[in-house]
Amino acid sequence: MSLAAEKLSFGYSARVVGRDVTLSIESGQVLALLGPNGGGKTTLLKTMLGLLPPKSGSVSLDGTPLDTISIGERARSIAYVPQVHHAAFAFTAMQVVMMGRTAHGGLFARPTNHDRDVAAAMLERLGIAHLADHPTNMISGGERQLVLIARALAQEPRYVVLDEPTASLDFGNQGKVMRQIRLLAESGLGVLFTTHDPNQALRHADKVALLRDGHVTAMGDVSAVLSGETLEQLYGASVETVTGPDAVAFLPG
Ligand SMILES: Nc1ncnc2c1ncn2[C@@H]1O[C@H](COP(=O)(O)OP(=O)(O)OP(=O)(O)O)[C@@H](O)[C@H]1O
Repeated sequence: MSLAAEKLSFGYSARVVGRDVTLSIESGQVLALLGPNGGGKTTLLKTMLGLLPPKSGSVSLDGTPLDTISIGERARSIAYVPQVHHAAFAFTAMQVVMMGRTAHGGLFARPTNHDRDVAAAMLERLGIAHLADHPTNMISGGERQLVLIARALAQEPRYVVLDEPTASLDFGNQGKVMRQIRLLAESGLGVLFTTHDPNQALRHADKVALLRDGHVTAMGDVSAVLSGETLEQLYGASVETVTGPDAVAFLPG
């Protein structure tokens, strides 16, 4: 079971951003997508989610072309946590998480007790149950990020795509989110996340894809792909590799 891109070219109306990308998000696995600013990560994600049409090539969901699957079915199958989110309206955290349940009922259907229980459980799971009644335009950016992840989980999808999920989180919450990502894969979901921290990929992902200038330059098991040398090539900058008795870490040189 996978959400897969095959020879995908992607971009915007007047501009091709990436070409010939083949990769897949497999059920039960975490795939990390690493690459320099502007390399095309967000554009690739949006194309794999069906938010942007492919320039050429294809995206498939469990073997079926994505463009033949209804929007409702896509919404039940794939959850997306976007990179930056400004809360324009004063929805409470609970109301935002409940929006994740709309994929399971009609747009105007009344939420069921089960929907409320799932939403409450996801707030609890991310340690933000105390924010349930807070308007999301009056909480911190990091707290809002956790609310959006809870909304994605409330969707009960089979695949979760997260664009820089830890970008605005403190050190403790980064660990919490990365542990949740691991647990999602262990419960059978396929997960893709983008990050600027190769150590997160090393520690929490099974596979990693390196994207530079719209091309995948390497992809495979994290231990096989991630090295000081590949990261130096990827970012065009020096990288220091720190080796301990049980672990390796990369530092910007
Ligand atoms: N709406 C848009 N229309 C045209 N070009 C865009 C649009 N959004 C982004 N781009 C361009 O597409 C290229 C890829 O951008 P993208 O956001 O996919 O990169 P990224 O790898 O996610 O970057 P970052 O790590 O900085 O978030 C960039 O050159 C960017 O300027």
